[in-house]
Amino acid sequence: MSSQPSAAAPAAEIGVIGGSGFYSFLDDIEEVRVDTPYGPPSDPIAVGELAGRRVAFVPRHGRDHRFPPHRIPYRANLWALRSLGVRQVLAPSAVGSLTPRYGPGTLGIPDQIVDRTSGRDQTYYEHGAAVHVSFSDPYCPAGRRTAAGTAKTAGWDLADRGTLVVIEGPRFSTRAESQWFAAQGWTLIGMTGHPEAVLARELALCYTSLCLVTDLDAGIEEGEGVTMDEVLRVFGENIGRLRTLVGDVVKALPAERSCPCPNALDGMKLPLELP
Ligand SMILES: CSC[C@H]1O[C@H](OP(=O)(O)O)[C@H](O)[C@@H]1O
Ligand SMILES: Nc1ncnc2[nH]cnc12
Repeated sequence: MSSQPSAAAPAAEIGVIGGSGFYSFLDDIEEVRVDTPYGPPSDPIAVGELAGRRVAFVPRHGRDHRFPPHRIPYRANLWALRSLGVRQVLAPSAVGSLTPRYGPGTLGIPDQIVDRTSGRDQTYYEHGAAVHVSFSDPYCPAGRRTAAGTAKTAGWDLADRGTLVVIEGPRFSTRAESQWFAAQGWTLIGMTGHPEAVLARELALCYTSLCLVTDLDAGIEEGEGVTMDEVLRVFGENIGRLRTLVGDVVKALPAERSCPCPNALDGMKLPLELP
């Protein structure tokens, strides 16, 4: 099994991983089938260009949303992006809000993550040597800064920091769970931010989460509680401006990385060769 794209595959520097409702990006693309030691990614990778920046896109659930959050091939997606040359990843995602301060349509750029998932493959380093990456600051500071500045300029309601709690799903939270998460001071809730962020760190990639709030989670809102239809409807209402924002962030990302992310694996004995 090959872990590299063919020699003819187009290269990209920036990766975008689309979430629920975000199944395509860029018009003029070339589709690349990349196999990886972890199986195929969610879909062929779409490679194109935006304002001179080469971009690779993959929808994490697949373009027909066939992968539920606990079955997404997270390792294959990030490995495939890196094997095309990607070093900076933008990760749009639909999330719930755990505070009435952030209503539907708010953009959250979390700076912390709490993992409440279970049983997901969350590391590349399983045999041959122990690798323990630092994860105190799970997101790329330069990517977050760029995204926040771009969103502010574009007039978004913005939460430029916050803690994203990632639940196992696929069910939504009970009211009691949701109230408990909120009581911890956590502000956003989703199902895919982990292990995506840590796998990116294990590949020394920059990773920035762009969270579109689609709903107030069950503990915050009176009434029925959140539904998948509500999430997809609100996401659909915002997808145009979110696509524009992601494009603007792509254009604004620094070409040279001066953040700590490229050094995430310095001094470590890696049991496998990164693509
Ligand atoms: C479509 S309802 C719940 C679903 O939406 C979010 O997906 P993503 O993070 O990929 O935008 C959430 O994490 C769940 O997977
Ligand atoms: N309330 C919520 N809980 C978990 N994941 C979500 N994705 C969108 N809204 C969500």
